[in-house]
Amino acid sequence: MSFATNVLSRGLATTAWRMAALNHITVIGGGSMGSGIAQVSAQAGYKVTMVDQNDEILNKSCAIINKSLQRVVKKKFADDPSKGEAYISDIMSKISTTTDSSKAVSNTDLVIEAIIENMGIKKKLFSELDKVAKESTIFASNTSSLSISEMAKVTKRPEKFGGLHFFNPVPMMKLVEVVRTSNTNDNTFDTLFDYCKKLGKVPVNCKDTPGFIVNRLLVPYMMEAVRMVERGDASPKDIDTGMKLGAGYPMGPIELADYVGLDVCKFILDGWHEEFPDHPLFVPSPLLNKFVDEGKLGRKTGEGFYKY
Ligand SMILES: CCCCCCCC(=O)CC(=O)SCCNC(=O)CCNC(=O)[C@H](O)C(C)(C)COP(=O)(O)OP(=O)(O)OC[C@H]1O[C@@H](n2cnc3c(N)ncnc32)[C@H](O)[C@@H]1OP(=O)(O)O
Ligand SMILES: NC(=O)C1=CN([C@@H]2O[C@H](COP(=O)(O)OP(=O)(O)OC[C@H]3O[C@@H](n4cnc5c(N)ncnc54)[C@H](O)[C@@H]3O)[C@@H](O)[C@H]2O)C=CC1
Repeated sequence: MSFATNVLSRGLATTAWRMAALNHITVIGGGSMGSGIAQVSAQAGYKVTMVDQNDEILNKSCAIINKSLQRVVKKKFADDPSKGEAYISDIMSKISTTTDSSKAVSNTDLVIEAIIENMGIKKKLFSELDKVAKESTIFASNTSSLSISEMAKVTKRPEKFGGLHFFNPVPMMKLVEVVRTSNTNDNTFDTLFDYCKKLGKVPVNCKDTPGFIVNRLLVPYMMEAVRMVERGDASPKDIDTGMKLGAGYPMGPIELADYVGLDVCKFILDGWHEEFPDHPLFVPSPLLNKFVDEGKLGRKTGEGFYKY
């Protein structure tokens, strides 16, 4: 073996030693984010189980994935559209669904949680999963705003716990924030980082601070846009046009709030208000509350700031 090959193979061996092999992934929550995470994982060749509360929701999750894959194959097989259906069947065959999270995680390598943005509910889930998952299984949360360390505390595997914060729509957005707590070990972090690369994403290293990198900046920006509407300073359309044409964003902040889901926006804001009650940025928004009370959650319900 030449010196170069020797060094290279030792380097690879060291890296491989620091990473766990991932074959099967369980995604808990099949909403906007969970369905996207399941889809891109299956596209990267992983076997995936998607868990949600009932079969009706899971059928919708599969329909979202199917619709997204239709858009993917339009580009991927532009020269030979006949290959598209076979590709979609192959990806769909890698995704199974269940309402039984305990059964799903009993033999999985990585659990990615993408349920409602509520610390109490997330903790309850992780504490239950911790009892049934293999000792080697890595846990990750896709939370937008909550503390990963706080969630990890309810498990006996804080060293195998990290954050994997994907962006919406998952099949299109390249970034994943990989969140490392003070307890996350190298093996877990490297495994999560490598998994993101295998998905074709660009992972960035984040500390477990509120909002990580992107939402630390995005939440104040989006909330100031909502407050402008509340004050009557500008219309949603003018704010969105302003930020698209004046600042080069692909979507304006109000369109983006509708796209993210107004319930998700409210949960993030309320969570931070509870944690930082004196911070004026996180004071509850009467307008956001009104939309959520009326079931106008944005694009996913057909109406929010805009009608779809
Ligand atoms: C108050 C506090 C709140 C804080 C909230 C924080 C929430 C979080 O924790 C973090 C987040 O995720 S924040 C959201 C981040 N996402 C964004 O900023 C998206 C911004 N929008 C875009 O990039 C484009 O409009 C976008 C890519 C979405 C769509 O592009 P266009 O506008 O050009 O529209 P299209 O022409 O329809 O699409 C362009 C190409 O993309 C393909 N596509 C879109 N959606 C897809 C999907 N779901 N699956 C597969 N393909 C998809 C579409 O087919 C099209 O392809 P081409 O025809 O080849 O161009
Ligand atoms: N919507 C967005 O743009 C983004 C959201 N996130 C985060 O991802 C997570 C999920 O958000 P979305 O997908 O938008 O929400 P969503 O409301 O679209 O989906 C959540 C899903 O979780 C299911 N669920 C709730 N409790 C459950 C439980 N105990 N077991 C199994 N399934 C359960 C619900 O039935 C629902 O289908 C949240 O933590 C959110 O903050 C992160 C990045 C972007």
